[in-house]
Amino acid sequence: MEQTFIMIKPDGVQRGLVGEIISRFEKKGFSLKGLKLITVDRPFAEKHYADLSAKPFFSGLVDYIISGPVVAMIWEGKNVVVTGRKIIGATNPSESAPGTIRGDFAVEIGRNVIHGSDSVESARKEIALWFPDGPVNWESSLHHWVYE
Ligand SMILES: Nc1ncnc2c1ncn2[C@@H]1O[C@H](COP(=O)(O)OP(=O)(O)OP(=O)(O)O)[C@@H](O)[C@H]1O
Repeated sequence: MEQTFIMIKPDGVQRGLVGEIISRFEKKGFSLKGLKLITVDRPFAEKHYADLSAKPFFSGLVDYIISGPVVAMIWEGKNVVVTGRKIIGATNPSESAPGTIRGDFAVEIGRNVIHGSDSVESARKEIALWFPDGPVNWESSLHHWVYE
């Protein structure tokens, strides 16, 4: 089954949004396969955002990500990468629809609360980076009530 990497950024942790965000993914029917609260250092954050290293906001983005603990998660489910991005909402909160996490809880692009992998390939790379020991292997007993 498809997996994605979701990270609650330092502002999401500081603002007490961890439970709310986890709840939205759980209620949708996705399964939590990895979870840790972790503060990352600059080289690690630079590696995670390596694709954006040429962007003018890169160093500010890295400062933001290392400014406090983040909640790193693996979520699993059918189409979880694309659906996870829909649950999160557009990158710029001024364009994120109400009902999405960023639409409901964020105002500025540089404080947009949460990250989600943008493709199955990025998810694979990000899960390998953040969870070198891989996901936790379990299946929800609700599986048959979510999938036909
Ligand atoms: N113009 C900008 N100014 C400041 N920060 C930005 C800007 N554009 C993007 N960012 C930050 O960089 C992150 C990564 O940008 P990207 O274009 O990959 O968007 P995304 O894929 O929606 O976000 P994420 O990778 O965090 O899920 C954004 O979530 C945001 O925090």
